[in-house]
Amino acid sequence: MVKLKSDNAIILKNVSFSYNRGLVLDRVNLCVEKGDFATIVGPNGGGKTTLLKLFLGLLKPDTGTIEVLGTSPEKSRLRVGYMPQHSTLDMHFPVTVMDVVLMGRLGNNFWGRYSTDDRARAVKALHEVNLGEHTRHHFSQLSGGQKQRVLIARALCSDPELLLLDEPTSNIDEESEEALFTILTELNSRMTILLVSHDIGFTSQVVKSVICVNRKVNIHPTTTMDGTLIKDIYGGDLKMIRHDHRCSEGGHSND
Ligand SMILES: Nc1ncnc2c1ncn2[C@@H]1O[C@H](COP(=O)(O)OP(=O)(O)OP(=O)(O)O)[C@@H](O)[C@H]1O
Repeated sequence: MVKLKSDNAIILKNVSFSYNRGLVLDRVNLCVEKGDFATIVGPNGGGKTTLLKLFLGLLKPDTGTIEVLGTSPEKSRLRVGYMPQHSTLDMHFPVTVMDVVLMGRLGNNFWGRYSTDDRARAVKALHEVNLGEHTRHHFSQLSGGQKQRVLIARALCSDPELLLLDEPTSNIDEESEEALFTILTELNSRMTILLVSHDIGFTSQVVKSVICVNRKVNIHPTTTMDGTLIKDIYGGDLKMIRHDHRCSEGGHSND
């Protein structure tokens, strides 16, 4: 019998994780469909970054299984683009935009030297984030929004099927955020995107699903506006998203 290819980018089955003391993620089951554009939301310390690191294979679950792009997180790593929350890059270090983006090719680069193909991919990635004119500029001279886009280009450089972004909208103004989401919406036509965000407001505009993380994990389609979900996650009233009837069937509990 022919084995059908999975339509899921990520599958977690009964995954629990703790650093040392106390569970951070508790028996998580999650399916993210290929082609989804999902935001990961939840309170501080709820486990969002931990979840991304599990997808990347940087952390291993205590129990349960994780499948990313049909295989283990370790095997899929080169097919996943990642922009970490706090870049380890010293923002004042004298590197050019091109140098930063080329770092995204390091995993593909056995000999430690960049090839013509690496450079062509870096230029293409910079064009995709509308920074094609800035290849020779110093990274430290760019605006906050431009720096975020360079870091996204670095994640795009390996031509990923799955793009994971940890708070790409932190420290950027509203205009830069809008530009960023226009770019991400375009990229979503060819890759699955998961993005950690504290800004719930934009999610109903461009995002297809919301993954709520607070020790437990629930995924919801975004449709119209309602406060219940946000109260559930944050315990307070913020800007809202509403989930459709699929959610009320499944419920949204943290028990
Ligand atoms: N390396 C680590 N060692 C020990 N505990 C950690 C480590 N990293 C995170 N934690 C703890 O695990 C919990 C979840 O952290 P995580 O960074 O995943 O949360 P988060 O939802 O991304 O938070 P934030 O919104 O503040 O970025 C927190 O209580 C945090 O203190």
